[in-house]
Amino acid sequence: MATTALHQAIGTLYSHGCFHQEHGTASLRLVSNGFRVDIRLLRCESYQSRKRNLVVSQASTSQTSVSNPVSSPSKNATTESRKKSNEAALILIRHGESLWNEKNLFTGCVDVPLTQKGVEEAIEAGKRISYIPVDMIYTSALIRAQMTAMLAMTQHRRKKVPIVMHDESEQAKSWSRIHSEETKRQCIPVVTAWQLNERMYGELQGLNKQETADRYGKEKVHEWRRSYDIPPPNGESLEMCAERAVAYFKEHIEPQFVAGKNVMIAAHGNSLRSIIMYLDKLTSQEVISLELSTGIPMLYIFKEGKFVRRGSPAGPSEAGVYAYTKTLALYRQKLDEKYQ
Ligand SMILES: O=C(O)[C@@H](CO)OP(=O)(O)O
Repeated sequence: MATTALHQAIGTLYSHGCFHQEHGTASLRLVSNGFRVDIRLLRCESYQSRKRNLVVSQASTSQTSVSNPVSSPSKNATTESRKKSNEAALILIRHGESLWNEKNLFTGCVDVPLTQKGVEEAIEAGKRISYIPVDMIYTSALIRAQMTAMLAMTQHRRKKVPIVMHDESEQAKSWSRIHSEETKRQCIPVVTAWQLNERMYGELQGLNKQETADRYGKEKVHEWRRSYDIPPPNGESLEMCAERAVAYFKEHIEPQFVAGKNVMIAAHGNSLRSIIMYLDKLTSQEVISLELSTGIPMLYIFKEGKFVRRGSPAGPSEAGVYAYTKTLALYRQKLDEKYQ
């Protein structure tokens, strides 16, 4: 059975043209009879020599359960158009303003909620992406990212219900089971992952940014905040943050695009900077000047094994010509017809 699944997977990768890419990553996950089959083309030197990594491993229960409550999207028009175009959307949102952003404090992994302004930013972000399909949501384990994802989804035209997955124990999983297939189809699974958390800011957490600059010097603090490989005292550098955030993205999120799913990630300034660095192939010099505003959604399209940045949907009521592919325009039209 695993061999059949493996052959199907290879066939799908070939049909997506994934073995012919010079850059980028292609991966596919199939779950069959308790086996998880991961087929991955690595984005590295060996990629150019067409090195293929095949991993067949026993499925972990948490992996398989993530997709369990996902609606079978084959019933809606989006999937029909997706099948034709083989494209999927990726929305990245940095959380709205938090109470410590407002106070100008280093936050890192301290779990601080949104301010009223942050709540409004998240709702505004939701308006901007209200016509972009979302089948899966990933957030960090921190409340500011989770609030942002949930508030944004209150604005979505499709009106599916985001449901937080609880895979922390068999009991949590069983107690949160949904017993109606139709209801499951109207839900969007929300997966929370600590790997998407903000970089851990070490001994700077809770300190005022201006006072820290006054004490250690502006340049030193800028180096701690924006350099790629210099960590703040006892904290994570961007490079260290990327090791867990990008690894999580490659292992858990990328396979969703290959399966045709549209994904939203609500996370943080630095975990998203590291993911954008990977998606846009930025150098460690280029990433220094990458700044992300709170609550502004960014859109990528995954097509033929590559991520293409489409900018940010322009405004709450405008599609923004650059942001909409034909498939997205069709999705918007269907939503308008259905929910007018
Ligand atoms: O304090 C933090 O956790 C981050 C994000 O707010 O700050 P910085 O912009 O300095 O990386």
